[in-house]
Order: sequence, then structure tokens, then C-alpha cells
Amino acid sequence: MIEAVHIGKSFFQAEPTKGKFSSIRTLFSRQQKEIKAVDDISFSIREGDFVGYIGPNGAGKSTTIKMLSGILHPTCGDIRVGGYSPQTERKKVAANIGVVFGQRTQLWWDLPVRDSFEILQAMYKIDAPSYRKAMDRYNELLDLHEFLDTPVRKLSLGQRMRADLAAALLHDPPVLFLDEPTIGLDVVAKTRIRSFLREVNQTGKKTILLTTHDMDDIEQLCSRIILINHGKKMLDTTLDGLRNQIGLTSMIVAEYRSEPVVPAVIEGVVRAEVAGNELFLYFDKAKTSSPKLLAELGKWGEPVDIRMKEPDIEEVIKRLY
Ligand SMILES: Nc1ncnc2c1ncn2[C@@H]1O[C@H](COP(=O)(O)OP(=O)(O)OP(=O)(O)O)[C@@H](O)[C@H]1O
Repeated sequence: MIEAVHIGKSFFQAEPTKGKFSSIRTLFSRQQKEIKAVDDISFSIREGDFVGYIGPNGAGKSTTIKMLSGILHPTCGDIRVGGYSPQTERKKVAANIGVVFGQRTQLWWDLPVRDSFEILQAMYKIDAPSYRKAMDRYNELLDLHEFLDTPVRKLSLGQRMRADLAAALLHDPPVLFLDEPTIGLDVVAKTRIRSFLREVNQTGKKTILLTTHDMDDIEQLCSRIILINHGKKMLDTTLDGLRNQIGLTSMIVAEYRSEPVVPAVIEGVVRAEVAGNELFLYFDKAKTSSPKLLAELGKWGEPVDIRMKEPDIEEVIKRLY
């Protein structure tokens, strides 16, 4: 469904000059520095896969998505999406993909959501019955009616993301590229977006490539993970493979009124550290659950504060190297 063969993308930036008026001289400098944003990456994604494309800031995730969707031309390599080249068959690829950038809306800022959808209906030449069917489906799943007549600029971030997702799917593309679709959302909004994505992947049979910094997105949605760093592919594995390789652990930090007394072995807990009145529990979500552990905490002392911490991508990378 999606093929990337030895793709690369370099950007060239003026080499900064030193000394007096350096920033102005840099503007006119002929010295160029090459930034290999994507450096010889290959992968193949099958129909119906839900793939997490992860990596630290500046790893090359957005650049890859922009190349796959035809926004950027690769410096080298070949890409096929649904059999078409995003570079030479842009229109065909556009009919096959939906794209959402969490940081920027694809909708018309000053127009009510409904008007944006109608413009997209005309752009993608969606016939009236198909448009109605899509609107009914996404209205049911995302409660679009709550804000259909509101201008996009007045939507909350969560509402905006729901509108953007529906917009990306209106023309019923088989492939969905999502660049940080949960960024900045609160827990409730994230949960809603995740269950929607699960539904469109499982029932709607969409092939999804998702970039995220949120390990919960990965754990709850993706069956496969491609990890990149400095533009290179470092890992291509299943969620279980990632867990086994790095021992993906979540953490509960519990503060007690006085030093807790903790058993030596707790099911599913990889490590338990007591530091004064604080207890740090590192656990494997595949072997136990946070509600189960939270229920145990009171047995070891009197908790006064509890915090949860998920591993972030930077931590995952650190553990790999
Ligand atoms: N238009 C551009 N011109 C110059 N350099 C760019 C451009 N776009 C991206 N880069 C550089 O390419 C590298 C990869 O950027 P990219 O946005 O793909 O990373 P990312 O993995 O999506 O990061 P983040 O998680 O922060 O969004 C970075 O070093 C970035 O500064």
C-alpha cells in the first residue's frame, strides 16, 4: 500500500558566518550546509496496518510524511502510495490519502466548519449521496454537529482536530497520514481521537501512518513501530518487539505520609525504589495495569499524593543506545 525505497531529503542552509554583522552576512553567504532530514529510509506498509512513525524532535518524521503526501519532493529514492508516485501522480495520490497535521489546520480559518467541508466536497468531486453518508458517519463518531456552524478559528483544539480528521476522510481515502494528531490535547480529547482512529482503522479498514511523541498513542493504537533518529531508520518492529527490546515501562510515583513498606516482589513491577517518603514503581503494562497497582498502594502506607508518568520517546531512544 505504501512503499518507500531508499528515500532521502536534504535541505540546504546558509552556513552561519562569525564576527561583526554575522546574521546579515549569513543571509548573503554562499557557504551552504547540507541537512539530511531523511537519510536513506526504506519501508513497506501493508493495507490495514496502523504504523507508529516515531523519533525525537528533528528526526525527520514530518519531512517523511510531506514526501509521502507529495508536499515535498525527495532528493533521492522512490515512493509509491497505492501504486502511485506522490511526485509525478499527485492528483491520484491525493484521491488515495487523507492528511492531518496536528500543528496546523487544513480548514479555512474564517469559515464555518460546514463551509470548509462543502469546499472539500467540490474539490474532491464527492457526489451528494457519498457526502451525506460520510457526514452521517463522522457526525456519529465525532459529534460534528456541536460545531458545524462555528468558524474554525473559534473551535477548541479538540474540536478542531475532530473537524480536521473528518475533513481528511470525507473523500474516503484508503490511506491516512497523521502528523501529531493528539498534540496539545487533554486526556479526554486524546481518548476520543484514539477511539475514532481505532474505529477507522479496524472497521473502516484505513491504512494509517501516525507520528507522535505520546507513547500512549503508540501503545493504544499501533501494531508496528518504525523508529527514526537523525533521518535514519533505527528500528522497524512490532509493539511487543519494542517492549521486549527496551523494556517499555510506565511509572507511578506515590508520596506517603511516612516511609512506605513495600514487598520485595510485586507482580508486573520491574523495579520499585523507595526514596524517603516517595515510592517509584516502574511497571510493564503488558503484565499488570495501573488501576491494579493503584489499588495496592494503600497497603504499603498512607499515600498523600500519586502521579503517573509514561515513558516518552526521548527516554525510549536513550534506552536503545
Ligand atoms: N524547510 C526546511 N528547511 C531547512 N531545514 C528543514 C526544513 N524542514 C525541516 N528541516 C530540518 O530537517 C530536520 C527534520 O525535520 P522534521 O520536521 O522532519 O523533524 P520531525 O521529526 O518532524 O521533528 P518534530 O518532532 O520536532 O516535529 C530538522 O533538522 C529540521 O530542522
